[in-house]
Formats: sequence, structure tokens, C-alpha cells
Amino acid sequence: MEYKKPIGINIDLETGVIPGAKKLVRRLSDLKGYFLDEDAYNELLKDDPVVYEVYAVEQEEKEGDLNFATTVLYPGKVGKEFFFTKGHFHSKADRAEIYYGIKGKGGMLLQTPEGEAEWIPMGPGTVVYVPPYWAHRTVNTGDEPFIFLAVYPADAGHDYGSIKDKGFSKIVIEENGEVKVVDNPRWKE
Ligand SMILES: O=P(O)(O)OC[C@H]1O[C@H](O)[C@H](O)[C@@H](O)[C@@H]1O
Ligand SMILES: [Fe+2]
Repeated sequence: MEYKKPIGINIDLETGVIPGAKKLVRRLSDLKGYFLDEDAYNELLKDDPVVYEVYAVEQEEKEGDLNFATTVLYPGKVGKEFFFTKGHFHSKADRAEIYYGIKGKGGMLLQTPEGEAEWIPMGPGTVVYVPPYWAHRTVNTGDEPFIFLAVYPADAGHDYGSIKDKGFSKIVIEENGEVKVVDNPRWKE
């Protein structure tokens, strides 16, 4: 039997960087069609800001193994809508996930395949259990980077399809200086 080497690694709690991890950068241009306000999107696209970065330590897609990743989700808005991650179901839909808030302020939108949504506010120290079958998207509702850790089965995979096409049934916006979770006017059943 060949055993893998254990890993012990320090996350930089200020920047979210995991040394040696694979880095993924998502800019606004990678999120075409995701935000409601297309005029605001196109205006901001001139600068094409980085919306989030992911530092992932991933294993082969095998049952029983675990991946982990930090995400640095930058503050910002497209119109009234706060910056968010794309959001996904797992390709193996029954795979669960754990998130742990490290820095900044935000939350998670979760949604069943039938479109029932939940909002869980997150800050440093918040643990979120994402049950099997729930799509999940994180949102930065603050004015500094929102940084968190996620631990997920190595064979979970990402299924972006239906969220890309239909979005979430709720959106997270700023109105009169307040964070509000409201119905998505463009939500399609
Ligand atoms: O893949 P997104 O929905 O864009 O979210 C960005 C990333 O957030 C977390 O770090 C998850 O652990 C990753 O699996 C995911 O890729
Ligand atoms: Fe996930």
C-alpha cells in the first residue's frame, strides 16, 4: 500500500493565501450574465476587477478523499447587488461541504433544486454546513475582502449549469445602506 503524505499548512489569515496552493482568479468578465443590472455590469467591465481568488489544495477525484480551498472575495457591487462567487451544485449532488469564515463580512446563499433558498450570514469563526443537494454561493456584504475556508469531498465536482442559466431565487442587495435578501425578479422556475 502506498500512503499519501499528510499535509499541515498555515493559511495566511490576513490575505487568505495558502502557500503552494493552486490559484484561480475570477474577474468580472468571467461572470457575464450573472448580475441583474447589465448596464452597471458593462460600465464596471471597463476596469474588469478581480471579483474573487481561490487557493485550492485538491486531490484526485476519488471517493473518500478531501479537498480544501480558501476564497478571497473582494468587496464591491454591480448596481445594488453585492459581489458574489458563481455558485454551484456538486456534480455528485449528494456531496456535502463545510465552510469556515476567516475574515470580513458576508454570507452564503443556499438553494435546493426546487428553488427553496436560505441565507446564512457569515463572519470570522462562522461554520456553515452545506448539506447534500444544496447549491451554494458566497456574497461579500462588507467593505473589505471576505475570506473563508471550504472543505469538500474530492469527488464532489462543480455543476455550474443551472445556476448560470437560472441564478438563485434570492439576490443580496444594498438598499438605503442596508443589506437585504430579496426575491430575484429574474428567477425562473
Ligand atoms: O466555484 P465557485 O462557485 O465560483 O466558488 C468558488 C470556490 O469557493 C470555495 O472555495 C469552494 O471550496 C470551491 O470549490 C469553489 O470553487
Ligand atoms: Fe461546493
